[in-house]
Amino acid sequence: MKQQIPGPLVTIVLDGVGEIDRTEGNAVKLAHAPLYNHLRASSRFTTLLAHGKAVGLPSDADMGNSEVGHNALGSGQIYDQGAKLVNDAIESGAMFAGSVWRQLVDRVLRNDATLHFFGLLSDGNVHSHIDHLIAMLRRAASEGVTKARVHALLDGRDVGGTTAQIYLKQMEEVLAVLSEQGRDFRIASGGGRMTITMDRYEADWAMVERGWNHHVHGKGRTFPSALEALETLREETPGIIDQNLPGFVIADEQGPVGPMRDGDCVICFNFRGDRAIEMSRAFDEGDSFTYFDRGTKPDVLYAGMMQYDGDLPSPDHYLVGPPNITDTLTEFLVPEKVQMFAISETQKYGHVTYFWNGNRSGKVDERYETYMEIPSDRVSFDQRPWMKAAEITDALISALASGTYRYLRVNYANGDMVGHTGNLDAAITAMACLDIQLQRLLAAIKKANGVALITADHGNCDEMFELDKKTGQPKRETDGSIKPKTSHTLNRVPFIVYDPHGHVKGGLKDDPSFGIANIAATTVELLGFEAPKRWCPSLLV
Ligand SMILES: O=C(O)[C@@H](CO)OP(=O)(O)O
Ligand SMILES: [Mn+2]
Ligand SMILES: [Mn+2]
Repeated sequence: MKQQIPGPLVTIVLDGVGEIDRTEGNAVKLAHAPLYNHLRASSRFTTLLAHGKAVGLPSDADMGNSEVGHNALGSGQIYDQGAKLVNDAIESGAMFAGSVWRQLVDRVLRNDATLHFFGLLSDGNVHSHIDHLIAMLRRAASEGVTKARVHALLDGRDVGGTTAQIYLKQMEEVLAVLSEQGRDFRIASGGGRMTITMDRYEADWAMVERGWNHHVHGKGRTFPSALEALETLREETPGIIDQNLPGFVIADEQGPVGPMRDGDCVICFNFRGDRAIEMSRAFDEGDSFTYFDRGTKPDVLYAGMMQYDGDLPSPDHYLVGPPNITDTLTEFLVPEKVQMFAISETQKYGHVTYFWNGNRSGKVDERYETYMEIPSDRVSFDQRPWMKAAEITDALISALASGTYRYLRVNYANGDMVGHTGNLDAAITAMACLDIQLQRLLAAIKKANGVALITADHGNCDEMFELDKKTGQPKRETDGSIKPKTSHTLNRVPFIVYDPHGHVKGGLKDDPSFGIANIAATTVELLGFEAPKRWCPSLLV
């Protein structure tokens, strides 16, 4: 129902805070969070889908993630996303018929050179899928490529915390088969995704530099094989989860097996953009690149699985076209001259700007948009579970007090970033910290005569234990301790309307098929507009 609230409207995204009845291992329920519990008990509380097909992923077995979640939140629509687009391009053969694939393979054949692949080696399907890599390796072999190298980033964040051996073994088997008939396909380097290569939003370029030295120059601690590297590195740091493992280089008697050379080609097989952009820039950019010293940069042709940033644009070459997200919430509100404010800390800043606006890094219109980034700490977030929630709240309170903005949006990273560490105690603290900041923020919204919509982009800290699918009980390590879960969840997410002055008319529709893509229409209705027909319908009765 179209209605116009008199004060500001604030969308609060509690990143990684899902909803499930189970209390065990659920930081949301275990935390001292009196305000959040009070809000959940209100009549304008419901839960929404935030995973699988409801956010454009191939199947309902796919957990949600920030990219697809914020795309859905910010566009009010469901688009086929990277994972689905790549599956389709491989299945239909369109990827291999495309000009970029041809250029890459032809160049390798012409130069008698090596085809390199780097990316996240798992079936997490958030940034990548190992099946995509395997399909490309097989195709390259069938087209005559004789030398390929895989630079394998270990996951432990979108899949079980210590599962790297599963994917490494699978990869070694595939490479061994492909290496028959005179081919030479091998793993050349690797490391934990939170240690090398996969930084995002320029939070820590040193990660990318470490990745560059391992993958490109073959510089790093050497091991005879990736599985031996994994075993040794785990022994050296008991309890370490895969995402935090240091980098490694594979070497034989002649030295590192896969430094990149002039004439080679390189494919990043991640489909998701945020953590692929910095490395893409390191490959593509000329002397203007100043983030770290790349040493002698080999003359390689580089391609991404997808275009990771449509505005830079980056990379120059990519295999699959991006989803073309149009008619976003911001594009709708700009012509209506609605002043907007968007804020988060570095780790989620691009989520609430770039992903929110349909993968656009520039503003739609400077005159109506203010963005604010609070620099994130550079630590493992179980060491600082409060993160920058207080500083973000300070800035939001000022923005509300200024009276300038009619629509504000914020992402609090705590539930997700602390959830990914697998540390339940820290996640409980994260939720308690969030509750205190929500108390401050909602008081300011009340003072400004406003309304808040509180939601999440997907679950994470709502399930901090790995559960046995059959018994539903927590899985145990060999020493009897509970196995921590570091990945997102498949759970629904909260949707709460905070309306202290009773401005909002009507209740919430009760439709279990509604997801987070239904929030945009709700937002514009509360701002006094009719939502575009192509958006998912509003949640207001
Ligand atoms: O950290 C990340 O890159 C992903 C998990 O792979 O999390 P999110 O989607 O919440 O950003
Ligand atoms: Mn998220
Ligand atoms: Mn996450």
